[in-house]
Amino acid sequence: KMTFRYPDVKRDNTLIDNYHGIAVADPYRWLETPDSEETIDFITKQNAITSPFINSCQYKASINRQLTKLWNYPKVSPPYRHGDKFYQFKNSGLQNQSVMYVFDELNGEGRVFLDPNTFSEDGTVALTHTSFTLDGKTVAYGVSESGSDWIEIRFRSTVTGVDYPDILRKVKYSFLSWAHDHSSCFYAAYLDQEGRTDGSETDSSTNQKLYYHRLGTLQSEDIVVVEFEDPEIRSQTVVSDCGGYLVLTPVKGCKNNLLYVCNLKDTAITGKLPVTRIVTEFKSDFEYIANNGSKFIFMTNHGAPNYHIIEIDFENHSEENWRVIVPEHPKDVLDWAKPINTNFIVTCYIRDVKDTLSLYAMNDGSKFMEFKLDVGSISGFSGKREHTLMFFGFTSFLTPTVIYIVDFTKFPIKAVKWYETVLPDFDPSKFESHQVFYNSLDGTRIPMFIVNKKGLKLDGNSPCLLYGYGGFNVTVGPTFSASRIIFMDKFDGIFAVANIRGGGEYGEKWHNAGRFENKQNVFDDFNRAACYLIEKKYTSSNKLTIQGGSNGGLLVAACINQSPELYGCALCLVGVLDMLRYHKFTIGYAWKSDYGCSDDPEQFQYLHAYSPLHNVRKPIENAQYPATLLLTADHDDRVVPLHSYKFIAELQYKIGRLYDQKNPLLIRIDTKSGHGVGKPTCKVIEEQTEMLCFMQKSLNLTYTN
Ligand SMILES: O=C(NCC(=O)N1CCC[C@H]1C(=O)O)OCc1ccccc1
Repeated sequence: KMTFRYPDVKRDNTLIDNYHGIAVADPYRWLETPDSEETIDFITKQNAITSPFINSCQYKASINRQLTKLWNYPKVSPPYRHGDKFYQFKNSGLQNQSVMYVFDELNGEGRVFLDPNTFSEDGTVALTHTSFTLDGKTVAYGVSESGSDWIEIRFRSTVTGVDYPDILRKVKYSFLSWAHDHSSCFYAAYLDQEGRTDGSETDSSTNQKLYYHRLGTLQSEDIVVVEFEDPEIRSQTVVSDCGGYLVLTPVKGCKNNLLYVCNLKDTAITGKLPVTRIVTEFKSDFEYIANNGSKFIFMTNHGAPNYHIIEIDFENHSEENWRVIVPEHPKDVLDWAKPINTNFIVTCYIRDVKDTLSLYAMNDGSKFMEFKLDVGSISGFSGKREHTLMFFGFTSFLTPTVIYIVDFTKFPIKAVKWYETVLPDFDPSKFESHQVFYNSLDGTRIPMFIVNKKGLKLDGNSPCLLYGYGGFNVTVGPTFSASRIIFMDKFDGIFAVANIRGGGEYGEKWHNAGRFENKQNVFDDFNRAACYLIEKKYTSSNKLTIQGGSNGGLLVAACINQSPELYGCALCLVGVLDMLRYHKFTIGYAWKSDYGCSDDPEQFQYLHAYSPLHNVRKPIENAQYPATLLLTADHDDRVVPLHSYKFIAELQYKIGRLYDQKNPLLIRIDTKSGHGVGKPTCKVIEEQTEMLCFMQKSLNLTYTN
């Protein structure tokens, strides 16, 4: 295999930090300055060795053509009703951004309402949020550039299709909620943040404030209605369905929130809002579902790690008066719950990583029915409390989205197929998927989905792509992916998803088992998934690729540090890789709720023990690191690219020059691109193509077109 001449990268051995008496070097600290000459030079030199390697894949053009062809199928959202019209997001197949259509009748001819593809030539400006007034006459929409989390909010009349002059800037990590006067709204922003706010900056965004905006006025006239002493608290606000209350669920990290409420009925908004504090400690999650007057219904894990539905009467809100409506299920996890058809609650429960959809009576929590679904995930929902129609999307490994409609005016109540995605060149009957359970290091049973072409020979010779995430209460359910189909179809590959701890698959206990000092469980679970696939002869180490993004990038990087010889290839996307400094940039401080923080002596100990940047070590004799590709982008302000810059520099320095290291250690740095949200189709296809090429080249995979 080709050995690499990696770029000479400055290593500043004078930079030593002191963490609670322990000296820790940080030789690539200078890479934390995104727009310095030397960082820009670093980026250029790294891309200059990565591109030729990827382009040397002889099948690149064919892979790109096959992937583009398979990708080119119509993608649609469920229809959403606002006022007397329906709206639907559609992508004809290869459009860079989905287009928002409006329909006067549900099955009538739609027309373009808002086409984000007109916002830029290269498709890098995305529509990331929409929020309609109750009467449906105005929509607020959020626009993001180059994949940044920063959004600009604009307003469009659904009557004329023309924008209002209002623009709200410096909005991030926000939810826009309309008052029921259809002309004023609440949103959160960082108006005091200095310097660049285009997503290429790394500054920490703190002191988010809640503002009140009246349509037709300037943002400079907006009123600060709520702010917090603690700079790390974000607002998270919703106006109740009845319009009478503002429900605030302030959040500090990515877990647990407070619960405040403000009575809007007889409140003239001229300044800070008088809020009633219902929950004043960060101990549980609360999510608003509905209310009947002062009786509010929430989904919460308060006293229920698998979540349940409770009622709190705001007129009598002390905890002993809280009432359970839908009790916690002993095994299944309540993922979300919404009001529908006035007196029903529709729920999505996760049962062994498969979604189920049910209806409960709002008044007494009795279960009314469960919809019959295949193995898969609910991938979208549309319907409001006062509606008698609801829609939901369903998807699985071998099923691109199917949309179902439920009409509550017809009996018996059932889900009817309303739209089915048809792929011209894809025959799902050629493939199969199944779920296995394997033992992790400590004996915990871990679920894993395995998907492959039928007729697979279990001789250990199949290439395998193993995916994981493992954090933040996120459940990785079955979803459809064109690039994974290409991998299975054209490379005879096996695709596997390990539902490792830290996720939400089995509720709060599963999440807690992968947090703080338990984080090593996550890496062990993933390592054991790889061992299972090898022991059962699905694959072998030199045919095995592990892939993960963001927190999943941390997973991949920690695993190649801990067991480099177990994997043949590693794809680490937008990874969190410097665990001692992650909290200093953009929204990183919010992740302390999963990781802890190096400012704390005990938490420093376990963070330092697995932090990818700080644990790159020479493998055992004759062993080497897998072929490793880090991927990041210059406008990723969720996980700033400096993580990947520093880690690849450390890998190339410590490992890249070892005699036994024949596998490449590379990084792909994209421009006008971010963490993933809003990425244009052309960039997504290019990135997926290049990852498949990296795997093919690194593992010398057979490709049959
Ligand atoms: O930071 C997160 N979420 C956690 C997150 O994005 N993480 C957590 C670790 C790295 C990265 C990831 O895994 O995607 O969300 C911030 C946010 C965005 C939009 C609206 C409200 C709040």
